[in-house]
Amino acid sequence: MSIATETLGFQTEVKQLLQLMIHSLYSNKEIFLRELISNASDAADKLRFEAIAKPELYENDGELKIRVTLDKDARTVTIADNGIGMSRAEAIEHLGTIAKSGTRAFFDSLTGDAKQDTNLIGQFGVGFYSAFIVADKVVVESRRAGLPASEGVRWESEGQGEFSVSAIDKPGRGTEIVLHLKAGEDDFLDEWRVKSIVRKYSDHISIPIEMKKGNSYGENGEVIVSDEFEAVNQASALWTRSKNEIDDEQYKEFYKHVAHDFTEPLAWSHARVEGRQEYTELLYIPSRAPFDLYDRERKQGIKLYVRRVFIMEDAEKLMPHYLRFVRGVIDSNDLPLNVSREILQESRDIDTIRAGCVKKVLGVLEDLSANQTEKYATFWKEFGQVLKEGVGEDFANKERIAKLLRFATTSSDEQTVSLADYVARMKEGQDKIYYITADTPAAARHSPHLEVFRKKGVEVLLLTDRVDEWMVAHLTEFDGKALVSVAKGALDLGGLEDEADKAAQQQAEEAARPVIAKLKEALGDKVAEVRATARLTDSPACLVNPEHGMSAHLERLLKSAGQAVPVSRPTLEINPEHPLLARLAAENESERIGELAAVLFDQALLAEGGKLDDPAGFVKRVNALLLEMSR
Ligand SMILES: Nc1ncnc2c1ncn2[C@@H]1O[C@H](COP(=O)(O)OP(=O)(O)OP(=O)(O)O)[C@@H](O)[C@H]1O
Repeated sequence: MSIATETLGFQTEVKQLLQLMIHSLYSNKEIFLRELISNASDAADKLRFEAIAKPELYENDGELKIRVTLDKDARTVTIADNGIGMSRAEAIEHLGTIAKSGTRAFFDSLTGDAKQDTNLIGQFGVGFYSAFIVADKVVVESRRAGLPASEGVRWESEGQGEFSVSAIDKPGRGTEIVLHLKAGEDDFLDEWRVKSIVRKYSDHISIPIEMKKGNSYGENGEVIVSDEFEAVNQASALWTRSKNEIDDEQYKEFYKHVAHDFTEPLAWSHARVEGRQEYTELLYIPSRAPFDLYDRERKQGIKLYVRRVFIMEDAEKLMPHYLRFVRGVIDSNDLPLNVSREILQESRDIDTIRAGCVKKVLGVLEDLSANQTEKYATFWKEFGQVLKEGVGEDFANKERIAKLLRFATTSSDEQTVSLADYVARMKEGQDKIYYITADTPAAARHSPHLEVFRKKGVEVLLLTDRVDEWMVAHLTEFDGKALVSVAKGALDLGGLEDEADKAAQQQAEEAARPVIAKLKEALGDKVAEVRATARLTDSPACLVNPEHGMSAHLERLLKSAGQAVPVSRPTLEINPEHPLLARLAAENESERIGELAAVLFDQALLAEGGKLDDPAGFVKRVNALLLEMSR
């Protein structure tokens, strides 16, 4: 029983994509060939994979290939493959919708700026729909491997709002895509031109891409029209070739194919590894983060092959989460062909391969950071926050990752300072690496906690990325030096503290005793303690959390993520030298002391980015003080 022709509407996102693509990719029309050839090659990969368990799918036609034919009279370009093919239902689903996760986010990220959107589209992968850049009608005929010839499908569309599908007989398995060229696109009927495009973009495709042989001349000068086909590409998987046979352009082209990213990669690693496991890896560091870098659902990234047969695309088993931006291919010589996700999960062999590949990637990053500072800065801007996750995630490589980190500090606005740089610049007597965490660079930079460090000329790391709290929880030391928060615990200047500091501290404590008593009484259980500090030079007071407790910043992060946070009481540290404290010391009326104490506490909380319990009360008190001043 065959179903008659049905006409269906494209998913809204497809319509949007078609519109965008037709208008913004006009300068790079030829990429449609790359996209369609890439799909055909994927279809061959899928067939090879399914045929491991079901060899009958080859239907006695095991020579996988792609054919590109040009018909000048009909003005068509046809791309045909004998890969896995599509059933009717698959054609409807795959050629009418965009199934990718993050599609919405992608559309939201478009700017309307043609140049930038072209890049974004490249990143998203326009794939099949790119046919409509040059064609005003596309006809797809396909049959899925294993289905009878009578269950072929014809899909047809003019790229507007809808497409139609009907049943056809299709003896040969696979997919044939016929592009009816738009007026003015006759360039793509030129044999020589198309061959050169195929070579330019698709040379690395591992199966032959065949085109008609050029005409030749007979003995009497007559034109001999050839019916034979010949491969126009090298037809060997790029990663299997030896390094010195591959130039940079070819590496970059292959990157577009595996990563679906039009931009140039920053760097790559290509190696044949021998040892407990034999495998080839070709791994790339992109130059730009994909829009779904933080999408936990994203599974793509690394393609696993076993002896040149594509097995699966998976990110998690082949690369740790903190290297999820890496793209490329791993081709194992030893894994069984029938390896499944479940087997991978348990496989020690895959662990070995993964560990080896992580080392390669870290090696590439180390090389960039040492020799190509500008590229490394790009890398850091795009992926630094993700790499920081590695400090807690990859114990074995923690040291190497720590060396790759870059920070903003009190002497550098940009995240360019390595921990090694920091250590090299440490003051005499300094034995710790100091940092502060805050919501924003400005909040960090102006925190009262930094005052004494500024006075002593000691550099402090400014940590303002969301992942930083998590990172410092795992990175407790570097090069034998403890990482210490300047906002937690009592001020610990270690070897930086001199006799004068100690004496000053003691004196301050003595002098501050009466005022501390007043504050304690006024603030009650809002604070765990009140104490004098040498931490402050300009500010009257600041809040500190217990040394082993959460930082106030982390508390806020957790609260904003909706998590229950144990109530912790901060310690109020005061600067007895400050006029406000002197004022408080001189005050004897308990109501006034209460008001002043409340203002002191609230402004300390505000200064470190905290939220007031009673903002209106604070404003009222400050206004009262201002009025008093102006009297
Ligand atoms: N030649 C083909 N043979 C079999 N299936 C195909 C072929 N071309 C496309 N498809 C199917 O249509 C789907 C959509 O193709 P499309 O190129 O739009 O996206 P994609 O290939 O999934 O993503 P990308 O373009 O980013 O690689 C493919 O995933 C595949 O299932």
